Amino acid sequence: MTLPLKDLPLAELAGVEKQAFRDAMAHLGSAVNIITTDGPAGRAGFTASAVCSVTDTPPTLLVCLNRSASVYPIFEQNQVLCVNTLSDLHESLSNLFGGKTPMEARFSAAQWLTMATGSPALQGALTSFDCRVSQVTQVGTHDVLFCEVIDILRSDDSHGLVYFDRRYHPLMRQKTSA
Ligand SMILES: NC(=O)C1=CN([C@@H]2O[C@H](COP(=O)(O)OP(=O)(O)OC[C@H]3O[C@@H](n4cnc5c(N)ncnc54)[C@H](O)[C@@H]3O)[C@@H](O)[C@H]2O)C=CC1
Ligand SMILES: Cc1cc2nc3c(=O)[nH]c(=O)nc-3n(C[C@H](O)[C@H](O)[C@H](O)COP(=O)(O)O)c2cc1C
Repeated sequence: MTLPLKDLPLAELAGVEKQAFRDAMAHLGSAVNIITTDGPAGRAGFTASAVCSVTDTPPTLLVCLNRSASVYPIFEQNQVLCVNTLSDLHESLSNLFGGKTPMEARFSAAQWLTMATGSPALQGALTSFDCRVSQVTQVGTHDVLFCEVIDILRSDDSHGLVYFDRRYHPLMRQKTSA
């Protein structure tokens, strides 16, 4: 007898291997962001594709941060961050912030402004969302940071950058006809 899916014990449903999950996730194109912070614990930043809009009332994003990342204790203490969405010109910067590069080398490769929370905003980013962390939930290896947006900087001319199939792809704006 075959049981309907809803009646199967959880152990039999939890059959997806980590590598199969990652291979499937590589098929989801996503924006690329550098998440920065500054405060009592110091300055830090990392590359993140796990960023999502949650609600516009109050304006809230979520950011997923692996607790094993070197930057984790710094974000945990500062409780503020800036989500800098990258343009097509930022591929090498994304790699710097996504690797094992020392923090000073990451930041010295670009120009930064200071937002109201004290978090660095990347000059030339498509968008910078200045945020206070309003809530944190732990799921598996990651913390899900819910981030209330308190200020925004936008550049309406730059092209986008998409991470898809483990590579970066430029995303061109359509020219509006006159
Ligand atoms: N959410 C995350 O923590 C992500 C971490 N990464 C890390 O960046 C490096 C390069 O990544 P790829 O070249 O794309 O190769 P990959 O094969 O490690 O990852 C493929 C896809 O799986 C997902 N993924 C990877 N690691 C994950 C994790 N620990 N938790 C949840 N989802 C994860 C992402 O969507 C990623 O694009 C790897 O070390 C990877 O772990 C990359 C993307 C997202
Ligand atoms: C394209 C890309 C996307 C990434 N997305 C995330 C993410 O959403 N969350 C996360 O915790 N790490 C993500 N990472 C990995 C972090 O950027 C990396 O662990 C971080 O730079 C810390 O590295 P460190 O421990 O060497 O300092 C991503 C890496 C790349 C290259």
